[in-house]
Amino acid sequence: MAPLLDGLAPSVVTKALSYRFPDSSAGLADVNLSLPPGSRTLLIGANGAGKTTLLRLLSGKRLAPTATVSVGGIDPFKDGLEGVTYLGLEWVLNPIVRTDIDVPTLLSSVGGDYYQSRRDELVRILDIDLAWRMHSVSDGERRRVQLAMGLLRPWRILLLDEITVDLDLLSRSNFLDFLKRETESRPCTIVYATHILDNLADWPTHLVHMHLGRVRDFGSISTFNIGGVKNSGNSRLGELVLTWLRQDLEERGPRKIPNQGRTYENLEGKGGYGNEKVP
Ligand SMILES: Nc1ncnc2c1ncn2[C@@H]1O[C@H](COP(=O)(O)OP(=O)(O)OP(=O)(O)O)[C@@H](O)[C@H]1O
Repeated sequence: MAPLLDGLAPSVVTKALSYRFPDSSAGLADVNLSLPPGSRTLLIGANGAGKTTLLRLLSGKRLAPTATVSVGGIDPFKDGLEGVTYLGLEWVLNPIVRTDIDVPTLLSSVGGDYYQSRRDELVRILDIDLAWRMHSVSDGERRRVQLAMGLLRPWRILLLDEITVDLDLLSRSNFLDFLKRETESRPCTIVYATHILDNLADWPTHLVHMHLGRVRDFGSISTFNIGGVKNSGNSRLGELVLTWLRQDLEERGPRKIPNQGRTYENLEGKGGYGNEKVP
């Protein structure tokens, strides 16, 4: 595995990237992108536009033609990449998160004892109850635990293929804020394919609009005249629902750590929720 350059966020570059599926049908055609280090890109497009195909090529899960894909200067398929986290449908369908298993064990299994402060931050941000057992949680609760698992290791590039559909508006908003902070506080880059644009206006640094395997529009967010687009009232509805959910959460109060008097509030940096030893 080739490590990404230390200390630098990876750029994502595709040059004349065209791709055919094994059955020879067209996947992508002449995709040219240059996403700068530390950027947060939204990948937009109708069903079948080619978003997943592009993300899989960027992650190295599919073989792109030589010299058409470069992540932090490295060909992800040829050289393999450390520090790439690709969260998509296959990952979501992993059956382990439907078994009768507790949350601390799951988080431990993906490095939670090593990355204690990230683990505790994710538990708090995603409002996870450590007393949950995974066979008896709701879909959204399960997704929140999965996200904590997937994001725990400090990735350098995150490729997200719409995996927030089950999250309520507030959890999603907190999750997106967390991702934004990540790109602002350490060297990392995010590409996020989504159909859900609620409360995303201030999130992306770049937009990519795909259609039928091609890039129709691409650029920094400032190059798109978003202020000039007619406001249908949808964002105001989103703001209203966010307010409701914040009030609901306040009414419920902070979650308590099982068998401890403490809550998750301000847990970070105070020894974590367990008694585990950090190597
Ligand atoms: N393995 C495959 N073989 C042949 N065609 C495929 C294969 N996988 C996807 N396609 C086709 O490629 C096109 C792009 O699919 P892709 O999954 O990249 O779209 P998408 O933009 O992610 O769509 P969605 O928003 O529905 O997730 C679709 O028309 C799809 O039918």
